[in-house]
Amino acid sequence: MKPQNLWLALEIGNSRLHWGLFTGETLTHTWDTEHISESIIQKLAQCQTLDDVPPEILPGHVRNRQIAPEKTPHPPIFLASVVPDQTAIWQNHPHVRVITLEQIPLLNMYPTLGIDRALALWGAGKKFGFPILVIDAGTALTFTGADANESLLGGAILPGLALQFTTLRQKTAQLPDLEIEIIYLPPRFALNTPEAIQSGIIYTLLAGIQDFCVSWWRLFPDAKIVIKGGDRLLLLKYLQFKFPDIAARLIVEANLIFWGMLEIVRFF
Ligand SMILES: Nc1ncnc2c1ncn2[C@@H]1O[C@H](COP(=O)(O)OP(=O)(O)O)[C@@H](O)[C@H]1O
Ligand SMILES: CC(C)(COP(=O)(O)O)[C@@H](O)C(=O)NCCC(=O)O
Ligand SMILES: [K+]
Repeated sequence: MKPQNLWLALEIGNSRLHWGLFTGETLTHTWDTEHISESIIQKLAQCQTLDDVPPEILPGHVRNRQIAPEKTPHPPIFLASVVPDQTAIWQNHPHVRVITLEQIPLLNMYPTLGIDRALALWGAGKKFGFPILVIDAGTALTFTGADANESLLGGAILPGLALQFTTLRQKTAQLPDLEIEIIYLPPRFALNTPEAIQSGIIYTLLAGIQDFCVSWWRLFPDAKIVIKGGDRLLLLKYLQFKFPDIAARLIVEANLIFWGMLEIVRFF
C-alpha cells in the first residue's frame, strides 16, 4: 500500500456498516451507514470515481469535507463482515476484497471466530500491546482476549445493550419499548416498569463487565483493556458512576477494526 493510495475499509456488523477512508496508513474519515441493498451496490459497481459513489454509501456530510481531489479513481474496498447475506451481495463487486481469518496472524483462532473480533483484537494488540482484552459493545457484547504470545485466549458473547431491551419487549406481552439513552443510573430497586427494566439490564451488564475486567487483570495484572462499539460511550458513562476505578483504566477506541485491517492491508 503506497503512502498516497486511497482505500476504503468496510466493516459489516449486525446493526450497520462502519466505513473508514484511508490515505495510505492515515485514517482520514469514518462514518456509519445502514445495511445496503443489492441495487445500490450495483450502482457502486459502475462508479469510475469517488465522486460517483451513491449517497447511501458516501453521505453528504462526508463528501462535503472534500475527501479527495475531483475524479479520484474508485478506491479498493477491503471488507470484513459478520453478516453472510451482506457479504454475499458485496463480494462480487469489482473493487471489493474480502478479508478472512486466514489473513490475520493471531494464533489459536477457531474457525467460526467472528472476523470483527479477530481484527479488533489484532488492531488493539498492535496499537496498545499484547496481552490485550477487547470489549465490543455492539449488537452483541463480546469480550475477546489475547496473551503475550499474540495467541487468542478466548472470550465471551452476550446480547448487547439495545438487544437486551429489544428481546425483552419482543418476547413478553406487557413490557414496553424504552429509550435507552438515559444518562444517569436508574434506581436499583425500581417501583415502575421502565426503571425496573433499566435497572435489571444495566446493573447486570455493569456487574458482568466488572467481573470480566477483574478476571482479566487477575490473569494479566498490567494488561490493557480496550472498549469499542456503538454503546461504548454510554457504557463507559455508567461504569464511571458504578465502577470508577475500572472506567479509569479502560481505553476507548472506536476504530480498532480499521487498525486491524491496516495491519493486513499494509502488505498488499
Ligand atoms: N445510529 C445508530 N444506529 C444503530 N445503533 C446505534 C446507533 N447509535 C448508537 N447505536 C448503538 O450501537 C449499538 C450497535 O453497535 P455497533 O457497534 O454499531 O454494532 P454492529 O457493529 O454490531 O453493527 C446498538 O446497540 C445501539 O444501541
Ligand atoms: C459475536 C458477533 C455476533 C458480534 O457481532 P456484532 O455484534 O459486532 O455485529 C460476531 O462476531 C459473530 O458472528 N461471531 C461468530 C462467533 C464467534 O465469534 O465465536
Ligand atoms: K462489531
